[in-house]
Parts: sequence; structure tokens; C-alpha cells
Amino acid sequence: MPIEPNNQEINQIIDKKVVIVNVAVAVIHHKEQYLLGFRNATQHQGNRYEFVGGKIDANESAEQALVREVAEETGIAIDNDIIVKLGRLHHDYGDKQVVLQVYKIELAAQQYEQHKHCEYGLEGQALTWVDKSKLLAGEYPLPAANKTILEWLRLPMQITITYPLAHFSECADSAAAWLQYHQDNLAIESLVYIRTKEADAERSGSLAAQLMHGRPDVQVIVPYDADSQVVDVDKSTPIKDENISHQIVANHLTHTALMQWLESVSDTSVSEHCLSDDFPLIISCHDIASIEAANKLASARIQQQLLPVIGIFISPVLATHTHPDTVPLGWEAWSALAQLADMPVIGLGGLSPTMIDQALAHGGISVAGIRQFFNSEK
Ligand SMILES: Nc1nc2c([nH]c(=O)n2[C@@H]2O[C@H](COP(=O)(O)OP(=O)(O)OP(=O)(O)O)[C@@H](O)[C@H]2O)c(=O)[nH]1
Repeated sequence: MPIEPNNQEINQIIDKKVVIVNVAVAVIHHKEQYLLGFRNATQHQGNRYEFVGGKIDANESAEQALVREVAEETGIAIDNDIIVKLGRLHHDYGDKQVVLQVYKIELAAQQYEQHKHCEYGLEGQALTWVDKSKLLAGEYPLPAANKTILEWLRLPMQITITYPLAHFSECADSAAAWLQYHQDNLAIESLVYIRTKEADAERSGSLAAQLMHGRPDVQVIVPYDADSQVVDVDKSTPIKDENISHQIVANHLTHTALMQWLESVSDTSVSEHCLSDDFPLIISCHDIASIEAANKLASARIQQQLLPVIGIFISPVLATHTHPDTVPLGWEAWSALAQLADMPVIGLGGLSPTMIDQALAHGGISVAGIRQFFNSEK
């Protein structure tokens, strides 16, 4: 009598037969206007909007496929120089598995003017330009895999990091001075990573909450607090205060916390231990090992349908005042690391907002820093 294969074996057999479709996806935009196509009812994920794109042929790179698909579907000629990598993601639709390699392409005004009235693409599909705010608000139904892409698009081109509390230690009331400086000098509607480097978590949470109350226009990244789930904290913690928690875009996970997470999970348990799902994550990485760990966490969170990893800081790009003894990566090494990341990459370390073009040219989507990102220097 033949031996029946067990479930694990059956799954392995099925796995071998699953065809994974490798797709190049182009998030084309001009300023806040984004281009969407519409998938007809007979297509996979039909009757939904989509970004322009299609299968990567066996003999071409993702970027070559991107340029070809955009030209075939819209007639827009993409220059390689304006292609910015956003990320890679694997999605299992049940009836089909896809790996989406996603790029952002900003059209020049002239190209946009030329194409903004085209209601149909070259393959007869409907095309439409939509407002970024409406796209992110979910007004245009897209395939499920695109949920992560929309979260990636929330990251602006610059992120301001607060000074540590210790920077104000010469002041009689350092907490009050820290608060006043940041309330007065954060750019309007900026994205701010509130990092006080204060050991007392409650004090740090309280400062973050006060800054958010004082500046309701800003959005924030707050440190990931592994204990926030179990500790009964009062409203001094931003996450517990409904009046301000809507300002939180992501939790930040340090390089150390990421590597501790990696150590705590085995290969088989990764998908069950993906950290809390309160907010999307932004992670700090410095090397290949940490980027691989971030990719692992990001992929597991997608698989578990948790809020995604929306970006990683890779640092230090250049020398900094705060870490004079640390050897910076330099743009070339930074760029090589950025290519390994499955999510958008933010440059950090010795940068100013004017260096965004260099970051874009080297595979990043955003720059972050302290001193040079405020309205006036402290
Ligand atoms: N172009 C595009 N495809 C997407 C997006 N999101 C997403 O999940 N996909 C999936 O990626 C695959 C795209 O492959 P494709 O465009 O070559 O295939 P298709 O189903 O449109 O047509 P075909 O198989 O007849 O060529 C589809 O399974 C589609 O559901 C997106 O934003 N744009």
C-alpha cells in the first residue's frame, strides 16, 4: 500500500507547482497627481485600479521591464535617471502569487502636460490622474498587495529628528527648553521623529505627547515600546491619548531592538512573532545583516497582514558632529546597501534637506537629520 504523504509534504508539492509572477510596478506621478490604470473585469484582480506595470520577462531586469511596460501601456518614455526604487513585496492572492518590484517615477511638468488628458492607454485601458490624498485615503480600490505600497507613499522627502533632551542640559529646565525649541522650530506639517534619548520612558512619552499637543500640524514617528502593550500607562503616552495618536505615522525600531528580535525568533516562528501591530514600523539599519533582518520582518508582517515596515534609515551616510569617531558609509556604500532593502530607504547622517537629489540618485527616497532640518539651528 502506498504511503500517504502528510500535509507538510502536500504543501511542499503544491509549493513547487505555484508559479510566482514577477511584476514591475511604476508609481508615476507629477507632484501630488498620481497615475492609475483600471483593470478590466476579465483580468486577475479585475475591476480595480492599478499602477502601470506588468510581468518582467526572463531576459530583462526589473528596471528594463518598467521602462518597456510604461512605454507600451502609456507611451510615456521614462528616463532611467528618474526611476527611484520604493521596494519589493511578495503577495499571495490564493489563486496567484506575485512579487511586485515597485518604483516611483516623477514626471517633469512638460511630460505631465502632454499626458494628463489621456483617458485611455495604448492598450485601451482606462487611465486616470488622482489626488495623492484621495489615493492614500483609499478612495480608489486597488489589489490587496497595493496596501503596502500606499503606506510606503506616506513617507515625505525629508524627516526631522528632534535633539536629544541632553542637548538642553545647560538650561535650568531642560524639558521646558526642549519643548519650546521644538514647538517653535519644526517646519509646518513636517514629519518628525521624536527621539529624546531619555532613559525614563514615562518622561520621554510625556514630552512627546506635549510636543504633539503643541504642534497638531506635524506627524510623528515615536520609539517602539515593547512594553506599551502590558504596562498600564496614563495619557502621558502618545499612543494612549486619542487626541494625538492620529498624528503617529510609525513606530521606530532601533538597530539593537531589530537584532534582538531576530535572535528571539527561529526560522519557523518568524511569522508568529512580528512585533506589535499598533502602527507601521520604521527601522534603523547599518549593515547587510540588519537590512536582511528588516526584510525578514517586513515580509513576515505582510504575510500576517500586519501594518507594514514603511522605511528604513541607513546610516551614517556622511560624517556627523554627534558621532565623530564613526566611519561614515559614503554615498557609494550606502547605495549598495539601499539596493538590498525591500522597503523605501531614508538617508541619515551628516545630511541636509538639499541633499535629497543625491539620495534619490543613490536609491533612497528621503533624507533625515537634526541640526539642518529645523527652521533655525540650536
Ligand atoms: N500592473 C499592476 N499589477 C499589479 C498591481 N498590483 C498587483 O497586485 N498586481 C498584480 O500583478 C500582476 C500583473 O501582471 P500582468 O499585468 O502582467 O498580468 P495581467 O493579469 O494584468 O495580464 P496577463 O496575465 O493577461 O498578461 C497581476 O496578477 C496583478 O493582479 C499593480 O498596481 N499594477
